[in-house]
Amino acid sequence: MTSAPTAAPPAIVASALTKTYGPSVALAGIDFRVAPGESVAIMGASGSGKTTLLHCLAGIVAPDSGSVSLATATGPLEITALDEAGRSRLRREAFGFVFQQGLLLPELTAVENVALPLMLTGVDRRAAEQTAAMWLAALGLAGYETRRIGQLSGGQAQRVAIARAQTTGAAVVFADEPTGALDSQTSAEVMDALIRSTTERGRSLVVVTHDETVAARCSRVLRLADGRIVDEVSTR
Ligand SMILES: Nc1ncnc2c1ncn2[C@@H]1O[C@H](COP(=O)(O)OP(=O)(O)OP(=O)(O)O)[C@@H](O)[C@H]1O
Repeated sequence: MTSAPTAAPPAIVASALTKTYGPSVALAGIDFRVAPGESVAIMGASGSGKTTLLHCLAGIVAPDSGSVSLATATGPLEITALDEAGRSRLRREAFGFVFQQGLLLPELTAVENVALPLMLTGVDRRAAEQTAAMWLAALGLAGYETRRIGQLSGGQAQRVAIARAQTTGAAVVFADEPTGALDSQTSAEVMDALIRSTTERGRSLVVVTHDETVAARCSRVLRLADGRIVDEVSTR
């Protein structure tokens, strides 16, 4: 008798990542892993390689050498071995993204913005908007479904961006300065919403930030300098 397969926990493992841009060494050999349910902050001075690391982990940029693999229910999937079409599909289906300016579509309503990634994976509009409304409610935005993005505050718009990153059930959410445009009170609220909505479901969060108070809310903080990890602290 065969037992039912157990789903492998989603996690990313990166080994010996390097990336140069002409004379600039962005990544000089980085080993990184993120466990399910973990939130990791990546800090470091401007130019230390934070965004490049995030982009290599998420399959946006191909490293010059090294590997990145995503644990899936059917075993590890080597992201660095995929072609651009494969990486693009993985980004749509397995990853969620939150950027400093939410990159929401201003001509769409909140619920349409959040439903869009699901519709791109083939879910019909009605079902996608139902899921989107559920995520908006989970992020404290019930009643805001039909507002256009320009009719929301910065913090509300960022929560729409977080809802959008969650709808496809992303294994890993990547965030690059997600609170960079917000005041400190709103930043704390948005960060808590981002961490809670991601890690409560056993998903992983990787966030690039310059803000120590944002980083302190994560379960681990990495510091980069000149493309290397120079410090790593678990906060709990
Ligand atoms: N597309 C690119 N073309 C050329 N050089 C690049 C490119 N992207 C990054 N770099 C260089 O790689 C290095 C690391 O850049 P990266 O954006 O990863 O740093 P960062 O730590 O995220 O910086 P910041 O905090 O200023 O956003 C820098 O020297 C940068 O100039």
